[in-house]
Amino acid sequence: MATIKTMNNISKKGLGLFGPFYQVSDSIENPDAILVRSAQVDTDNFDGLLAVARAGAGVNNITIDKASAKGICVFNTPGANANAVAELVMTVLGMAVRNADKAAAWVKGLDVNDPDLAKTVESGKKKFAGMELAGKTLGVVGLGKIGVLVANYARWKNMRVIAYEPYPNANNMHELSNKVEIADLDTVIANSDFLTVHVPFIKGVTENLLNRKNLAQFKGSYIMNFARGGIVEMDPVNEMLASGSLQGYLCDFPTAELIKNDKVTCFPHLGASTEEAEENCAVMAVEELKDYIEYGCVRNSVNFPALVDHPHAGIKSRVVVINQDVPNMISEITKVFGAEGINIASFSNKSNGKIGYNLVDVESKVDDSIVEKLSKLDKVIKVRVIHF
Ligand SMILES: NC(=O)c1ccc[n+]([C@@H]2O[C@H](COP(=O)([O-])OP(=O)(O)OC[C@H]3O[C@@H](n4cnc5c(N)ncnc54)[C@H](O)[C@@H]3O)[C@@H](O)[C@H]2O)c1
Ligand SMILES: O=C(O)[C@H](O)COP(=O)(O)O
Repeated sequence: MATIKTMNNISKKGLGLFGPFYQVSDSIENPDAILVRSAQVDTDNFDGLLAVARAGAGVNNITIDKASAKGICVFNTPGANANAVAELVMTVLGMAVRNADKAAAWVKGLDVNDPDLAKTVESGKKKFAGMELAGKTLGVVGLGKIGVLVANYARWKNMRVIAYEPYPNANNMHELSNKVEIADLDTVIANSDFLTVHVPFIKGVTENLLNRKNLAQFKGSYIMNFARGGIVEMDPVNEMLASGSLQGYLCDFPTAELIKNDKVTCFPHLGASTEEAEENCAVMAVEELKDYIEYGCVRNSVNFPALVDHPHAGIKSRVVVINQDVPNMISEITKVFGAEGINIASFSNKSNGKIGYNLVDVESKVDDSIVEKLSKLDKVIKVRVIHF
């Protein structure tokens, strides 16, 4: 029986994939794994934790470094909620440039008993005249799963799109419209009518990626942040809004100050909250956790190297060894098996510069004492045996 602690509401479609071998509850104290959305997870608070799956993209709510130090694998679900965010970004931008929310609110406030209602409506509409997206330039910062979709949707609306991406991923680039122009960050900022940011929040790295210095070059009308609050420095944005050089700030991360500002439209961290995205994320996260717990396979981890290698039919034990990524570990690990007279049927290893990950398959039931012997090796972080 494996235990899974849920720390947010997770779609039933995903939870339903855990079979009878799993106990799933939000009240388990020391679970084998955690399934979470945006709740804070300090992995040091859980003894014996094997893994954390983030049903979503951003993992800044999880203590990744602490997890790595203890051999805890952290997963996310790349792309599973990207369309939800991209559609919201384009919807919100479309509403902003047409003053659609303000205009609709004005109509709702009209006196329905006004005998000249139709006239009032017609004469009032000029207050809400807007502009079109077609022909304008959208700057996209970050061409990951969401940034690529936003860029493509903007192209379909006949916008010019310029984008910045320092670490282009081949799969993402293949999805990108070939009409999207790639440029450095300053060029993107300086040439955009609207700017949208889609990078992860990484303290000291993407923190204030849009800041006083580079935003000084922005001549456009709207900045959108549906990524994370800390990515955009707020003091210059507030000053630009106050001076009128910026028409609006559209974001998914409200603060007291933002809510009070009439030129800011805030949403309640709504980007991924569609039935489809919640299901996609939960299904992917549960599949990742099950494959890890049952077979030690790693896909979509943010701190472990990918290694998907299911055991063949004759395998009775799989020993999972997690070590710091230093030279000579494979030889040290295999020596322990040799000294115990255990024949290794298959050995898979992957490393990512920080973590070395090994799956050692044996055609007999190994004694759990191998765990103790392997754990004593210098630089080994965690060992477990999966019996079949
Ligand atoms: N509002 C919401 O509900 C919501 C939903 C999903 C994701 N998000 C946020 O959006 C972010 C992006 O999501 P995604 O699915 O596109 O992730 P992703 O990993 O597919 O894309 C992120 C992109 O940012 C790039 N990047 C990394 N460091 C960078 C840097 N220093 N400068 C510029 N680009 C950098 C990466 O190379 C990658 O291409 C998430 O990390 C999360 O914080 C918010
Ligand atoms: O990073 C993400 O995936 C989003 O911020 C979504 O967060 P949520 O799952 O709490 O809605």
